[in-house]
Amino acid sequence: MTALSINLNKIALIRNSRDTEYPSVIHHAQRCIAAGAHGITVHPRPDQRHIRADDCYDLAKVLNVEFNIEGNPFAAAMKSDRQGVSDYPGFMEIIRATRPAQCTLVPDNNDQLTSDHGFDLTRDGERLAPVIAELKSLGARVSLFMDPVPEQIRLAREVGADRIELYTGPYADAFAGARRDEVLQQFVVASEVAAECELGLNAGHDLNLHNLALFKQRVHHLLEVSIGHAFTVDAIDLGLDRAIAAYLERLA
Ligand SMILES: CC(=O)[C@@H](O)[C@H](O)COP(=O)(O)O
Ligand SMILES: NCC(=O)COP(=O)(O)O
Repeated sequence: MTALSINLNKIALIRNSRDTEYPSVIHHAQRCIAAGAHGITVHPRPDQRHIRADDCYDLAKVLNVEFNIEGNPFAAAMKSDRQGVSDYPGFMEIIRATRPAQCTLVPDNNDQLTSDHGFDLTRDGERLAPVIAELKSLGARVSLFMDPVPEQIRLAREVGADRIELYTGPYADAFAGARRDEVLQQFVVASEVAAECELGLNAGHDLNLHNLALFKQRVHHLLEVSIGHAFTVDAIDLGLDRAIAAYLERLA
């Protein structure tokens, strides 16, 4: 079975567009779980443009499903620019306080619009290894956000990762074009390399109701997908329950 983890970043983005608590991240987490989601994912970025540290603390108190927190482990503390909003304490501080089931480490810098590449472990592997060890000592399963590059995936095992999350942006970009099968094959090969290295396999970024079924059909050993951006719009179009059901149907 491939688990569906719903990313709530965009619920928080809508909330932050006004000084209110509506929509509630907690309420939508509970609604997604009640509708059948297997997990909840959030990505607290240092500028807290959407998910804030306080959201992570609140979710950790109430979730009864897998909680996956994504972020750059080297992201330092940052002062909040909003009155009444706590400062961003640093990614590792959030993890120490919340102890999530899974941490997905992502090499984003603070001014990126969104996540758009995986780790270069030839450069970052040495300094990631002790971070991974600490996260595992906190009880977290550690996943590394990776491009579908075999030699990079082999290094993920060496630095102690439990899983990798394949960055599926390039697949989503190619999906409607002539290069779809060529790009998809890169992910098929990457999934086999991950299996050879005894790395669990997650995937995410720009997956949606159009491109998910083919990815699931062709990329084996897929343990989890995390989906937020497209899901949020689908929930508006279809209703939250029907949107969750539609994603689960494509993962069956
Ligand atoms: C790591 C990844 O691909 C996404 O989970 C990321 O959380 C998207 O971030 P935004 O929602 O800020 O675009
Ligand atoms: N790790 C991917 C994720 O959590 C959500 O990505 P997206 O569906 O918002 O692009």
